[in-house]
Amino acid sequence: MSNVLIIDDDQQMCTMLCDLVHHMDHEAAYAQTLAEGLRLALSGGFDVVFLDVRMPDGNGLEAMKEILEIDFPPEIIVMTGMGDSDGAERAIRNGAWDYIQKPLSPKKIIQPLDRVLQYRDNIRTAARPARTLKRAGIVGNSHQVQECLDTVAKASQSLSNVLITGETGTGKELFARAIHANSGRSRHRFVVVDCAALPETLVESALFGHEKGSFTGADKAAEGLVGLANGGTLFLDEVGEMNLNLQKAFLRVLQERRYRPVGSKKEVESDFRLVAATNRKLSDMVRQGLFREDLLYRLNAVSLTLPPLRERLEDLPGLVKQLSAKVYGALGIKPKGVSQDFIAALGSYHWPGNVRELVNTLESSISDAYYEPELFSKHLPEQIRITMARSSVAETFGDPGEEKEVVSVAAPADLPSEPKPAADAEVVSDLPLPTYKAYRESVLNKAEKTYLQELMKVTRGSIKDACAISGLGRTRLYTLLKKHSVDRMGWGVNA
Ligand SMILES: Nc1ncnc2c1ncn2[C@@H]1O[C@H](COP(=O)(O)OP(=O)(O)OP(=O)(O)O)[C@@H](O)[C@H]1O
Repeated sequence: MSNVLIIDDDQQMCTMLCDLVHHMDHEAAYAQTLAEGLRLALSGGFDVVFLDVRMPDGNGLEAMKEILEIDFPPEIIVMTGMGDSDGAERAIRNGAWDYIQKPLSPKKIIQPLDRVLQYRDNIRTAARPARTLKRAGIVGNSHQVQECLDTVAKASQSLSNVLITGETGTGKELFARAIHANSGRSRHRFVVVDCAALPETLVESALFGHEKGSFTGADKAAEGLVGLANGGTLFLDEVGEMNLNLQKAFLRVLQERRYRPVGSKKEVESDFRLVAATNRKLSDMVRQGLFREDLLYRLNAVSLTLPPLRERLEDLPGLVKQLSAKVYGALGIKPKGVSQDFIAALGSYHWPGNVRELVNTLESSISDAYYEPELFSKHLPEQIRITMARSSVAETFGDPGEEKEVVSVAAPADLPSEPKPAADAEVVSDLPLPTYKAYRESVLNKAEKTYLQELMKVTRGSIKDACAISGLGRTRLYTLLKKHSVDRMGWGVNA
């Protein structure tokens, strides 16, 4: 996969070229001013730049020298006006790979792009030293995870905006952190903006900061999240929850990397790298008029789609091993064995809440097996066991002609797979009683989750009704739903 930058002031041209590049399975970003195009190109990581000659803020040919001076510069394909033979000659003299004459057609673009990318592939494999990627806590060796890690490696070497999509709990924030940790910005901040939890009345001040006295309660000036991300990475989580006004304001910040704090007369700059994440289908939201198409194009220069856990069950043993080690550490207890029965049961569940649900499941199973040396399927939370039982009954009595894919999942090699012959009484006396805090937390967690599931069932996922019944504020409710992987979409609500 390669990265292509389009510098052209014509919005339609940019989206047409981006679509074409995406269609060829490469990533594309665009800029509509020369200044922004230069900034992106100089940040590195692009293989090809399509450069228009006539830009509103200068002549494209004059920017070529600067672009070609960076380490491992991209190849430049100049787009000249009809019959501009001087422009074509200057382009080649200045070091362009090729030039194409407008008006453009897909054929005119695909051929030179294919050739230049083939050339780049050759020199990349010959010249680039392999880099070791910091996994930053990402567990999994399935080919799906490997492909995602390849994209992380690529994205961390460029400044392009990245859009991470995937179901809830698939690790979007974890992968965003990995991009930051592997980038040249890792010594600066990674700032998280949870767009679902931004309080509507204070959204501008939270993002852009404010001057002293700019509103009641602003007794001192404060920097916003965008300013805090200067030099680092800004992570827009749940970007699909941004309202249209905020989308408009944010688009401008993305284009100019400048913004005005509330109550201030001056604009300030912030040089941040943007990573956004969502579990919603933004292209559908664009069609429904709920998300700006131009913002989607900006966000989606590099796209990373995380696979649901049910599609990479071979990662389960590794995940169980690493995630449960954290639980044992937090509880201060000895690691337990993991039976084949436990792993096989995990493998037969569909994991709507993905890895977050697995983390919660392990915490709950370990608490349940507190005095026992090994985890079995009977230690799984009741809700999961009921779902598994229902689906196995449905399979038994379902369509006999329907073939079901059988997934077998092996237990981790270094975890004992057979129960140890130990008398229960001996085991009980060996293990310490949990601390009051740990015990209380595990009970409270279970109670909170049950309540939220009931709440979503009763209100059919309506946040408004759920707030009215529970007395919780929207922000708190969203935070709790996320914490317990309770998906409001599962209860009949419209997306
Ligand atoms: N591949 C993985 N390896 C290890 N832990 C993971 C992996 N994927 C997710 N996790 C863990 O699962 C939990 C949820 O991850 P994260 O918050 O990144 O998901 P998300 O996709 O951003 O969720 P949401 O859409 O609900 O915000 C975290 O505890 C994270 O550490």
